[in-house]
Amino acid sequence: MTSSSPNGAAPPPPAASPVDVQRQGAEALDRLASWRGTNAPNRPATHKRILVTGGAGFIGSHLVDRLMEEGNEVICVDSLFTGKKSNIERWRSHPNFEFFRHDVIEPFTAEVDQIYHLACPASPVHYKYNAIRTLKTGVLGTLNMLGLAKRVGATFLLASTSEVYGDPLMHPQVEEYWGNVNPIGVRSCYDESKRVAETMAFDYHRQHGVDIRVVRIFNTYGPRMVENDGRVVSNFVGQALRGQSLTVYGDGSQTRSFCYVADLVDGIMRMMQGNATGPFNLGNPGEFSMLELAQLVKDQVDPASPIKYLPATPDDPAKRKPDITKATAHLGWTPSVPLKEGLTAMIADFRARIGDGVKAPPPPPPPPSAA
Ligand SMILES: O=c1ccn([C@@H]2O[C@H](COP(=O)(O)OP(=O)(O)O[C@H]3OC[C@@H](O)[C@H](O)[C@H]3O)[C@@H](O)[C@H]2O)c(=O)[nH]1
Repeated sequence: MTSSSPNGAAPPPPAASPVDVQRQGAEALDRLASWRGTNAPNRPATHKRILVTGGAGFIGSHLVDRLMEEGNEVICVDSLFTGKKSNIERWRSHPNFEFFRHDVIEPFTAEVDQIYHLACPASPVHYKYNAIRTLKTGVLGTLNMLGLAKRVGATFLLASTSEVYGDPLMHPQVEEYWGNVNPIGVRSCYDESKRVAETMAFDYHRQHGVDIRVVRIFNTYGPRMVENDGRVVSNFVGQALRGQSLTVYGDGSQTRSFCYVADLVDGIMRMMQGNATGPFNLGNPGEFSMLELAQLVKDQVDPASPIKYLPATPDDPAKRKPDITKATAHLGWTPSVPLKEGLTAMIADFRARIGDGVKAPPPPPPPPSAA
């Protein structure tokens, strides 16, 4: 005989015991685990659903191009603080592509297989402009994306930076070097938040088994850099084309290693496809002083461009050069584009966008006199 409630309705099901709840949770997790890495029936097994944060930015948009060309489904998330819609314009109406104007400081959810987490202003001028926001992007943005990776079982790649080494006391920099960062300096909003981002990635890996990849990106240049983003290569090229003086901060003896964007994107994708967590340095080991770089730009644009010396910026690293032994050994990656050649491509792109020898527009004619 079945019992009924006082009003005749069917009785509520018996409350699940804590043991049942635990078992149901475990079963749900098992089901989730069995879905991970599998594809919807209508999607070719080789194609993936991929989230790219910062996908409308300089490096992000080149990565989106490669992922789309391979036939993947790409979700591009970008706040457009430094990214540009024009960088992803060619994919806007493609059925495999979706764009969301969204700041990763706020949570974002999507069922994806892979997350390339690139979102963050990268030019020192941009990241210092709103230091608190840079910190939130590096910390909260990465936390949100790691949470998503954990929930949906996605592989998570963090775009970290050579700036985690600060003003390095070891040269060239190997991944085991812990760095020399001023924790209270004007650059630390970027350096320290990327260091915390690495910490969080490894803690999510250790504690929750999230499949992570961490790359430390050294100075990168190429087409689509914002012409006035304040970074040295874009500044020099833009200045030379406009017939302005090339601004050298300090005495110009500080060094950097410049990697062409196509090489870098190739390294990032190899990292995702491989199975090493890293961190691995990705950069071109060729090392140049800023005066040498200025000369290379002058040689290709205008040998008569003058140089203007300006004060050095605080905490500016004196030298930087990646040791890429690990990336080469584990990913079979070495950059192939020499600086001179990469500059030629970048100069052509800047020329197409800003013209050549563009001078300040002439002042407007005086208003007609009332007389
Ligand atoms: O007009 C300029 C701009 C910059 N510089 C100098 O050129 C050097 C490189 O400066 P950039 O601003 O291009 O880049 P930084 O190396 O300081 O930082 C970069 O490091 C690696 C990446 O993660 C980031 O994109 C960025 O933070 C610095 O010594 C800077 O003082 C100039 O001499 N003139």
